[in-house]
Amino acid sequence: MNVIEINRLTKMYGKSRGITDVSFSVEEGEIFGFIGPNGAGKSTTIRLLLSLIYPTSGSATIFGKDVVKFAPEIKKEIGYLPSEVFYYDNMKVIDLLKYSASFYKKDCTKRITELAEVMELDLTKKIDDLSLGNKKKVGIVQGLLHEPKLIILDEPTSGLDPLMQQRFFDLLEKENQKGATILFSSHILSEVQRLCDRVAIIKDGAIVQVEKISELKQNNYKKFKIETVLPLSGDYFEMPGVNQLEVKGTTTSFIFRGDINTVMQKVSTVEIANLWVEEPDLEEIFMHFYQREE
Ligand SMILES: Nc1ncnc2c1ncn2[C@@H]1O[C@H](COP(=O)(O)OP(=O)(O)OP(=O)(O)O)[C@@H](O)[C@H]1O
Repeated sequence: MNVIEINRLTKMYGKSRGITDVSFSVEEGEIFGFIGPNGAGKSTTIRLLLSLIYPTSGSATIFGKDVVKFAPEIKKEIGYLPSEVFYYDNMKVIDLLKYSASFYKKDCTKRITELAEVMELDLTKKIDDLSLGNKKKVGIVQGLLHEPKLIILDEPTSGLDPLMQQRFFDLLEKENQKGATILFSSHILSEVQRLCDRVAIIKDGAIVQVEKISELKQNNYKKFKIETVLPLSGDYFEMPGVNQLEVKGTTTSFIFRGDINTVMQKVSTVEIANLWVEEPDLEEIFMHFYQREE
């Protein structure tokens, strides 16, 4: 079953583009990554899902229900962490969290204490006195305190130190094991590689690719670095499947996707000093998606 289904969602901010024709779905129980550079349209998509803004065209459903028509009902089952958190600074952390919990028909007191302990958040402090990272933790606890079936996180780790990021990821994995579906946006690719089952890649407001992390990595991408005895012309390895071609003196490097024999045939016609063929990391594979249309 799909927990989220997005169907040709478009959002224009006046004349400027938010997102265009975005479609993808997130299955129940998945940890789904939403990846793209700044301004690509991640927050816009997420805000549309939460009905904080409304689409210009297209539609989306969560738990099979239209996100605009059933917004209040759906929101009770969602934990949302916005990319930027704003609070009434004068409140104490515990008061804010109790206030948030009052919107749900369950006692969240124990859960708040547990989450605060894991995230090392001092509940007695005034929000005003918290650092940016600690404010982020308040948002995390706020998003998870009602044990939502769907967790939507917009750039959740910005501001958290590496130890807290780790704690937070462990927390998300636990929630996922208990049955929560998770959608989270990021421009940090290594996060996605570790945590997610599938990813959607967004660029300039449009989805470039939706793929399983395991398939992305097994997609026969190879990273070539070739050192030749004599310098090659800049376009010697320009051929279908070659990306990010770089020639520096006698060293040529590129990412290749396709039948490796075609590269090897070209390699065999020049005198080689050294050759490396490696698995590219996800960052390098994503660069390919980012650059494809340029
Ligand atoms: N309220 C707004 N008014 C006008 N344009 C907007 C508004 N919000 C977003 N945009 C534009 O929509 C596009 C997508 O922005 P969005 O914030 O969704 O991207 P993002 O992928 O979340 O990036 P970031 O990681 O920087 O938040 C950008 O070009 C942005 O300038």
